[in-house]
Amino acid sequence: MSWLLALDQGTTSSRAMVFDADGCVRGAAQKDFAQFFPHPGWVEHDPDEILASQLDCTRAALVDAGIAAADLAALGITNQRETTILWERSTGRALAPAIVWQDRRTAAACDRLRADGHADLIRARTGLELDAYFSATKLAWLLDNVPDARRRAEVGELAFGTVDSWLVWHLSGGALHVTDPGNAARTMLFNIRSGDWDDQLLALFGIPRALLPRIVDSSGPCGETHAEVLGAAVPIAGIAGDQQAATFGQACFTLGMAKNTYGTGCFLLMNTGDEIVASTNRLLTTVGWRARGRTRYALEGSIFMGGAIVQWLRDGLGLIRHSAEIEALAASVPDSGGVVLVPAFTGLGAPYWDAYARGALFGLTRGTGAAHIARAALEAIALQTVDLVAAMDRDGAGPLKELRVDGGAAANDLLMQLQADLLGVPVVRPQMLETTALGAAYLAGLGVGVWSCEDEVAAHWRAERRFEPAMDADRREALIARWHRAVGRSRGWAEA
Ligand SMILES: Nc1ncnc2c1ncn2[C@@H]1O[C@H](COP(=O)(O)OP(=O)(O)O)[C@@H](O)[C@H]1O
Ligand SMILES: O=P(O)(O)OC[C@H](O)CO
Repeated sequence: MSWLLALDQGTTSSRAMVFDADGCVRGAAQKDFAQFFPHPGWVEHDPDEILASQLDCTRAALVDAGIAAADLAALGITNQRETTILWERSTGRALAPAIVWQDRRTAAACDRLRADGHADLIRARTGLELDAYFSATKLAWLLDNVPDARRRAEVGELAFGTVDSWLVWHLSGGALHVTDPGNAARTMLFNIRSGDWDDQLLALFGIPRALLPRIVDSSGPCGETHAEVLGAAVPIAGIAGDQQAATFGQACFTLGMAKNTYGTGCFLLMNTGDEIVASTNRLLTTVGWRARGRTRYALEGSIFMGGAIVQWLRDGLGLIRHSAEIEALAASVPDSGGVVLVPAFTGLGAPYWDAYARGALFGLTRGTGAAHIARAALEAIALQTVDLVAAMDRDGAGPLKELRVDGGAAANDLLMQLQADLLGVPVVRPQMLETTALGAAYLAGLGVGVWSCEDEVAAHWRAERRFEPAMDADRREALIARWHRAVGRSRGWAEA
């Protein structure tokens, strides 16, 4: 029997899953970890806690599967992307908290770069919008604010990595400092055309090359774990950012196939094959994965607040006790009663890229109740996704035939029906919702020959439920127009 282990290091929890050669889960474990919000707009994680929680649940998943590390054919790593960690090579010690992808502390630095006319060069080389979301300005901030960091970086004493690099470094006992092109493509330091770090961008952001990891294929062995970490040396054969891994796990292998993951944020990726599609509608052009030296690209729409809106209703407002309760509450009313929630809590991502937009509730009346707000929250998740698909259409990447969905909030039937209704496109939910971990396992398994080709893993994919659009076009258009009016009014709110 061939066993594969996936390490899935997400924004709010670390998970690990053991898969068999049929792509079925044979063991799993999960551990939440702390979120730190030290200032408005800042979001941090403790790199040691990321590592410890990931190692704890990795060991627990092996126990759950009843196997030992020595039984594994390989492991794959998938991770929250962009989150930036700086550590000391000699000790492996992180020098500062991880700056999380949601953190907006470098919004003003991005404004300065934009005012100096660098946005077009950055978009042309990286496929990204100049925004605090990506790693480059976060890393520059660390070099400017951690004592002595810049000098030490220049003489090669320090290492930078996104979470994949941090985990591989520690899994390998400090032997490997690597990342894959998909993760590298989210740093804003990687040239998606040359497939390498870009010297002009490194100079622009003031990043010494000595800090950077080596870029390896997303699929294929790049080294192995140190025997003491998991109890045996295990080939590390898959590395991918979580959204890229979910695209792979959803078997979106052919041109035009797309998935949307409804986790903390929502991330819609469409496979554009071998082609780099430059968006003119403020989507991101990104690397999907690289296998045997061949790169697949994707168009991505990134939304910062997806399931996190539901968390806010639960933890911030106390309207529900568990995330799943939002469905019954929202279903208790036929519509939102005119309420629109714009979830710009950390600014707006694609296609608006407005770091200064802030959350807003419009249309409140004396008749507004918790259920209307709950329904408006679900509509907001779906309407943000509508904006992404519309931008993809305008980029000529569509039309979307169906949308494959996954992530925690994709379990919500009402949300999925609203999504199909508001898109006017069928939404298809697979039986296996843990597509991120599955994608990491697929990349690793293909890398060591457990599977021979993408078609073989695509054959595992099974639909659980298909949501057909049922809303009439007039109503859909009216809801979308109302949403756009509300978004317009939330923009620029926090402008300094
Ligand atoms: N039934 C549900 N309806 C709506 N949102 C949900 C539901 N269940 C979970 N969520 C939301 O999904 C998110 C968790 O999804 P998950 O894929 O685990 O996220 P991540 O990988 O970003 O940590 C949380 O924000 C949670 O509020
Ligand atoms: O941890 P998730 O699933 O919310 O994903 C985070 C993304 O990778 C951020 O770009």
